Amino acid sequence: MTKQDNNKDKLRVYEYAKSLNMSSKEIITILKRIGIPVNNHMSVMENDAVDSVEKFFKDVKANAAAKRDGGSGAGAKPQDKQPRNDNKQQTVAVQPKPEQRQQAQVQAATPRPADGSSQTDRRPQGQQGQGEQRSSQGQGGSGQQRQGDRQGYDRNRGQGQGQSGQNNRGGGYQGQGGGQSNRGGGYQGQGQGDRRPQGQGGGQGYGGNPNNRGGQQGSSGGGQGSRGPGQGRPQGGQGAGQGQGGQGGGQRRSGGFEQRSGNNSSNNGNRSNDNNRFSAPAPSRQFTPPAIDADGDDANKNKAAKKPRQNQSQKRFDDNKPGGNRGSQFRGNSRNQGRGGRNQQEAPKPKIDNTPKKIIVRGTMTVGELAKALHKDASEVIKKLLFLGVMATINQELDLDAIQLLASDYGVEVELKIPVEEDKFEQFEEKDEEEDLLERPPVVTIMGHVDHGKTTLLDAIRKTNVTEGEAGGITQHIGAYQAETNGKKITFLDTPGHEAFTSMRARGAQVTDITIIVVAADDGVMPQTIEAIAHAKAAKVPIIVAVNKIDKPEANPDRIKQELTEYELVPEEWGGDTIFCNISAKQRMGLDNLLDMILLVAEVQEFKANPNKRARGTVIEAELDKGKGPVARVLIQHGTLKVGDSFVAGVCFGRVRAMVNDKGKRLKEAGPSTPVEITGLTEVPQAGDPFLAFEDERKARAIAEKRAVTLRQSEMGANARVTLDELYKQIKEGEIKDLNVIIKADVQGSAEALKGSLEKIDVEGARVKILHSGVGAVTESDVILASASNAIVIGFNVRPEPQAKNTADQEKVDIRLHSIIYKVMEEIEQAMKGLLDPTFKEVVIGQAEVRNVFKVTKVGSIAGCMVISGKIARNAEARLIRAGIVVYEGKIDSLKRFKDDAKEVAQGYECGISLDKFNDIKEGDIIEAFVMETVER
Ligand SMILES: Nc1nc2c(ncn2[C@@H]2O[C@H](COP(=O)(O)OP(=O)(O)OP(=O)(O)O)[C@@H](O)[C@H]2O)c(=O)[nH]1
Repeated sequence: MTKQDNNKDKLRVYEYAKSLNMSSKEIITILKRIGIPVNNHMSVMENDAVDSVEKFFKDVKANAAAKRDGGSGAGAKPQDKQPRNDNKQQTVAVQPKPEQRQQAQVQAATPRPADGSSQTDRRPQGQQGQGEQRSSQGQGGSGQQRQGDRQGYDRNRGQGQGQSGQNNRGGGYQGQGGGQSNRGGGYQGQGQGDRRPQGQGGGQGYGGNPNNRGGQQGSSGGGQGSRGPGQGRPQGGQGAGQGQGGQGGGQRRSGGFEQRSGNNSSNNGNRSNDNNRFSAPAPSRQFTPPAIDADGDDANKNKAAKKPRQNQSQKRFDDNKPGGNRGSQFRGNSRNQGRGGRNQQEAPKPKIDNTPKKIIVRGTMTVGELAKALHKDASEVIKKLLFLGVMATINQELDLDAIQLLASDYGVEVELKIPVEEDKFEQFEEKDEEEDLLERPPVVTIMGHVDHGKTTLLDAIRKTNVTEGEAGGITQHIGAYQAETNGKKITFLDTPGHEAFTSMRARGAQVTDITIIVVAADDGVMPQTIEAIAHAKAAKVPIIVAVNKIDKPEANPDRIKQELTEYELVPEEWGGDTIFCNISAKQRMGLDNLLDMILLVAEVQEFKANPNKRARGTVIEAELDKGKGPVARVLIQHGTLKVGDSFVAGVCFGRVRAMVNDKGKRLKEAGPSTPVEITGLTEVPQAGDPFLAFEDERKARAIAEKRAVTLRQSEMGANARVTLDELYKQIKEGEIKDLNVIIKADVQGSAEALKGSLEKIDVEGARVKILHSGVGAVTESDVILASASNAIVIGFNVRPEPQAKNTADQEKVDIRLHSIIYKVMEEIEQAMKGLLDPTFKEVVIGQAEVRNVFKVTKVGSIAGCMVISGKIARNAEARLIRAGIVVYEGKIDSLKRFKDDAKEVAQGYECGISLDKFNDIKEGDIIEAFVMETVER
């Protein structure tokens, strides 16, 4: 410190303070504390005052060191102390100026009582100097150095420091720091780091890396560095930096020295004190970082010396942490590590590549999500995107292409698992593995003409086969019930008539496996019988005919069989494949046989379902119960529904609160083909609504809401049903190829005549399919059938019933009313034409005569032509005619007017034509251009 004096005759407090990067007030406080009288910042500091202050710093530092040593003992290590020549050299190199040294020393000493760190920091120079000299300093020095290094690194980074270069630099810094730190130990290190805005600051932060470095290169430095931090500075980071510095050790000096020299370091030190300041990368005061590299050599030397330091430094750094900590501390700097570490010493820690081999993508992802999936920093991904020309933020959504591109860039495979749109769940059904499918009870619907005995039959089966197995069981109406025969269950939909059947089908729900058509043997085939057959056929459901009331004397089953042959229901004994069962619902005769036949058909059809998945089904009925609230009777068709399951039914959602079966028994779960009544809905769904269980109620609600929106939109939207007006368009769009027709006429004769005529309409590629023809007004049932089957209704001399009209409006079913057969034919025929695939005809648009032929390399033959008729168009097809013979037919490759491409060239103009893959063009040839035009039939 006397050196200071050398500089000036009189050293004033403020100057001294400044040299230490401290405030005058601080120095005054210290002076007062150690009993040296002082007035103000202008007071002169005698040598002994300076010595006293220095001593004070030393004491403080010594205390601090003692504490540390207590923990790590590093600093104390003689080895460390050996700082040796190397250190010295380094330091020396660094501190060319005596002043600096002084400063350094001061710094070293400084370890401000209060914050050792700050003090240290401040005394950059002093430290350095000390560092060099003192063995212990070695440690500290290293610490500092590291910082320096780091800073260097940082800068380097910014600057693009070479690793080696960095090291070197680091070294340089270290060198400086080294000196300092040794003394200051932790402080200095810190100080430097902090203060040095750039070099140091950065250095420190990074120093963290040191793990590697620390260990390696600069272990010594690292050690020191550690201390630096150890001193309590937040700057721990700096310490880290030092660690690196350590590596650079040798280098540092050189580098450090050169550029930074003690001064720098001091500066740094000063700054370093306040890590905070870091932010403001101090003008780096002189930190010309890079230069340092060169010094690498020195650094090496230092290294040796440093080793010991490392220990110390580490200890310090970590304070409580074991050597490993350093790493951690440094870590912060880790980035640097890579750099610092590389230093010669230890091989840089191999970077653990935890990039996944494959990621599963279920849709678009944000940059952040993708980065996470790839185990990368979002910033890295953003950077990559930048290189791809995309400015993205972490929350930016990436489409699948972008995701795949980025993933492939990382060599990561992308597995797409795009979930189907869950809100349209009725359109998608999970595919089950064959082995997961188990036999399930068939679901049977009973249909027939009024009073033919449907209800009686259902009741008979229920009473006979339901309560039988459930003695005392209370049966209740839940829209369906299960009967048991031969140990096998059969589910009957007991909704009378075919309303449920058809309305469900109109909603896209196919709940029925088998249809039983009841025909009273004493009455015969009646309109609704025929209608029922039409429905069943449209739904492609197997039919079993139950000839009922055979107990009646006037019953004539054979007549029924006979009549039904007209509807393609031919009994097996007559060579057909329709099962006929003679029964008496009232007398309960033939019921077992009927059930057996149902099971037989079921066996043939192999009705199966996977019970081990979430429940999926259809609402059979629903109502608002005064006591229970909304109640839905649901037929579970797949999976198993459990109490507590959340679900969506149509546009409603809920959570199964309670579940009862048709016997009134509470169930905890219900498997395939089981009808259940559930409570827990928020609203009342509609019959035919699809039902699906979801993992949670929140999701169910979201899906239901989405479905409600979609439903509203579709109601407002275009008509999806087939109409004659739209037929052509729909056909063109490939939506239909058959025109389904339902005929209702005033008399059977008209209906038959119309049916026969329509079926004879012969339009290529399309046909009329009569789904049902009957006599009477157009009923709601007709409309529903039309709706379910995407058919049109033709009314001949009849009108629709009011309800039918309403339903038709609602369901957007096209009803055509006529009174003249040929008008019907004409209308249908015209519409049918739209069903045909368009035909084309060739239209010649022009001819050109070849006047010259030019051979162009790599292009081929170009015909210099004169358009002699019409025009030649670039996108037309062409044929080459030679002496009346077509020698080529293909496309025009190019069409030019002079040197410019032409879209078309008209008659009387010259042009150049080349033909696609054809070069054998000769003068006198005729090139004929033609196009294919669509022709309406
Ligand atoms: N003799 C006799 N009468 C029967 C038989 N089955 C039903 N009936 C009677 O036929 C009448 C009509 O029977 P339902 O079961 O109501 O007929 P449905 O087809 O359900 O009638 P709708 O519900 O009006 O469509 C009732 O009086 C029954 O008692 C049977 O096998 N033999």
